[in-house]
Amino acid sequence: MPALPRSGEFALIDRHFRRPPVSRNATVGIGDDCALLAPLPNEQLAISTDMLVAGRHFFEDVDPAALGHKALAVNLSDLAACGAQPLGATLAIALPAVDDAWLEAFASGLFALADAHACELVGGDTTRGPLTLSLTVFGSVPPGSAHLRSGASAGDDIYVSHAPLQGLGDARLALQLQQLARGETPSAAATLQALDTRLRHHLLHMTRVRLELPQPRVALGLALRGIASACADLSDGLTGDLGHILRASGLGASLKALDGAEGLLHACSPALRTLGNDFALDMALAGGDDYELVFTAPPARREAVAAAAARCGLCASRIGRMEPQPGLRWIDLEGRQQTLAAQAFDHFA
Ligand SMILES: Nc1ncnc2c1ncn2[C@@H]1O[C@H](COP(=O)(O)OP(=O)(O)O)[C@@H](O)[C@H]1O
Ligand SMILES: Cc1ncc(C[n+]2csc(CCOP(=O)(O)OP(=O)(O)O)c2C)c(N)n1
Ligand SMILES: [Mg+2]
Repeated sequence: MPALPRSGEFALIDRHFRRPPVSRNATVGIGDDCALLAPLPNEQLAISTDMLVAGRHFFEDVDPAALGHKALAVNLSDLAACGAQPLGATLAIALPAVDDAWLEAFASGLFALADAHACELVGGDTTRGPLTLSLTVFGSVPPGSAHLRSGASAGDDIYVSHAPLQGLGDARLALQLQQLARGETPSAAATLQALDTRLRHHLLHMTRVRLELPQPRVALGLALRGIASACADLSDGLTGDLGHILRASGLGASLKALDGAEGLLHACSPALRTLGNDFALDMALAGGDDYELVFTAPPARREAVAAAAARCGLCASRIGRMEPQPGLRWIDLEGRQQTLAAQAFDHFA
């Protein structure tokens, strides 16, 4: 008997999103009413959802392979923050029209990152509408091992992750350079407009991978199990995301610009620092789209933190300390103390 023909929507799913199983995590994947995931024995499921909307989270004309990567990366970044091992993901996608070349590139970027983390695409939903991607990721973590935002203690060190020669604020710089080139007026427009066009191009070249191809710090999240006392990923910007840890832990913190081996300037890239240390620190504090981990650990665990980061080929820059007094204090490059207001990305501010 000939197979029933597949209509547009289901043929699209078959063409671009249905693949042979790549792991044993899912016993039923794409094609049924529900996927069936097999959680690891005696572990808890870690679940997180992040949505990306065209024009709000990404430029509509961005490279579709990079978009596929980023849509999954920002979700895996939440599993990384919790210290969970990825198991699988679902993808809900609204498309204005069917563009097979675009979908093929999008799926290639998404599956390359999914395969790198053995995170199987087990289902989703497809509809016509303004370009929107909503992914849910499922991970596994032993009971009691997940890093929560509420676990920090006064006296704990505060760290941010980053790759060597990359850092916080790079993604924000890349975003603002592109906004400027598109005729928008981002917050740093005046500084950026004063730069030579070739320097602007060079800086965008150096930083746009941080905006478009963030690397979720899954391995570091796992390596920090039993070491970090609290952790969050950096999506909205350091002051805002660290603020979640302060609130949840009922504490305050002091951050330092630079003090020997300590300070946020250690987490700024050489590219960003060519624009001046004060500018770099502003970009790093308000950030956005960094997808690094901000975490706390007791001072007795400094060597363990450094070893965990080194095993992952990353740096963990120590940027400050948790304190009993509420609020976020900032010790600037001249050693002056200031109070920092959260200047994080907020969809409804
Ligand atoms: N529409 C919603 N319904 C229920 N919970 C939500 C909704 N939006 C966000 N949350 C929850 O609120 C918390 C904060 O969300 P969010 O800032 O998006 O987290 P993150 O920065 O880790 O992605 C999370 O626990 C998230 O699951
Ligand atoms: C075209 C475009 N405009 C603006 C931004 C900046 N931006 C958009 S959303 C966002 C914060 C992160 O998104 P959110 O939905 O808050 O992620 P969550 O905190 O839920 O993980 C930032 C910095 C961008 N990446 N692209
Ligand atoms: Mg979210």
